[in-house]
Amino acid sequence: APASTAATCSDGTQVPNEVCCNFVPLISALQNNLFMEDCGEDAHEVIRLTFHDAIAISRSQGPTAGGGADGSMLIFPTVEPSFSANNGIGDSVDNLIPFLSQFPAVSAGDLVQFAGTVALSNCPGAPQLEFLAGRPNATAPAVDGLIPEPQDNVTHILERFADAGGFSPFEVVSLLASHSIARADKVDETIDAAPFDSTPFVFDTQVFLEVLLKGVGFPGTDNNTGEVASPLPTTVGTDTGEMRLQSDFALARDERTACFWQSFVNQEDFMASSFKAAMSKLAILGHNREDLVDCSAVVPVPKPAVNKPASFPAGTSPEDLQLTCTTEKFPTLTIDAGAQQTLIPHCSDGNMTCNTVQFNGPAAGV
Ligand code: HEM
Ligand SMILES: [Ca+2]
Ligand SMILES: [Ca+2]
Ligand SMILES: [Mn+2]
Repeated sequence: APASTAATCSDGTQVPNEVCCNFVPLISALQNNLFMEDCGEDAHEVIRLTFHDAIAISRSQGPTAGGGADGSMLIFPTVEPSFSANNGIGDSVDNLIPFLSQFPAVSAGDLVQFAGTVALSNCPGAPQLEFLAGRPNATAPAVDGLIPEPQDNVTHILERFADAGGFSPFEVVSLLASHSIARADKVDETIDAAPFDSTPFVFDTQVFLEVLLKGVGFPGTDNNTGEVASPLPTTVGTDTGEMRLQSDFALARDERTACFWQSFVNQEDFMASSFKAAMSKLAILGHNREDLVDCSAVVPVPKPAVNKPASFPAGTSPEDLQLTCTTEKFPTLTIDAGAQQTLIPHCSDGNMTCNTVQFNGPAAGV
């Protein structure tokens, strides 16, 4: 790493290296112009981008296949965003590109991963992620075929994560805590922002519980590629019902991953710390830790957890559980009041239309 020159940034943050201070004004720029301090659509999309930028690297195919967390999406915005597995990623690419010229000292790879840490800090219950700075800019886009897809089987998914960065099955499941703050726009093109759990604005363990429940229907059209029935499909207006990815369904039930999946239910601290550890690996794929500077001190402290225990959504019960992990006891949880599904709000403030941002850019419509 560069010679250590401890410094105090303009806002008083003490950092091990003065390069970390470049990220301090970036926080308010991102919060005021893009995220609006919300764990909403724009935050979610950037968190997905941290994954899609980083995972595009391959031990078996070698360095020409992709550079991992190198900002290749932003530097070649018409190449990778056009791959079908990246459908929808262009929104976050176009939203981050303006910050590259505003912050010329920040590389594209650093921008993607740092913006992800800021986005995540808006989600109650999320961990304060590690952030290491100093990723060189991408020199080429990644090849197609490196992004996991919801129709992939568990063997394929586990092999892809192992080939990208030596991730274990436990780490793969840990990373899927991200689907607690996630919604799909492209799996079913007829509906907008179909959430993967009933609390898409809170980083909690509901996704690990709800994916284990028996599916009863689809929020929009049936049986899209990579989609299976969900337990909470009811949609009214812009309040889109829950969508279930086939990959989440399969990972929750496969003998290699089911016990890891189940172990996160109602274990918020364990889930958050496991996610943080796996994200530390994901965020530096393609780089050596020793070549980077630890700027974790500038990562915003996340909004505090809601501290609501996991619970069965109204209309569901323990009888709906589809458990395949036989070595762990399932926790006893309460059932939310009501005979029928409660609608999942479209915006974090409960409104029908949300305060989101979309900058125009080269990745739109590729
Ligand atoms: C087995 C691996 C994975 C598969 C197959 C997968 C698949 C998907 C799909 C199909 C969507 C919906 C995209 C759309 O239609 O708009 C999605 C959304 C999302 N994914 Fe994943 N994903 C995986 C792992 C991850 C990981 C490791 C992360 C982050 C660390 C992540 C973060 C997200 C986020 C935040 C969204 C929501 C984006 C939004 O709300 O706009 N995913 N994922
Ligand atoms: Ca990349
Ligand atoms: Ca959630
Ligand atoms: Mn989205």
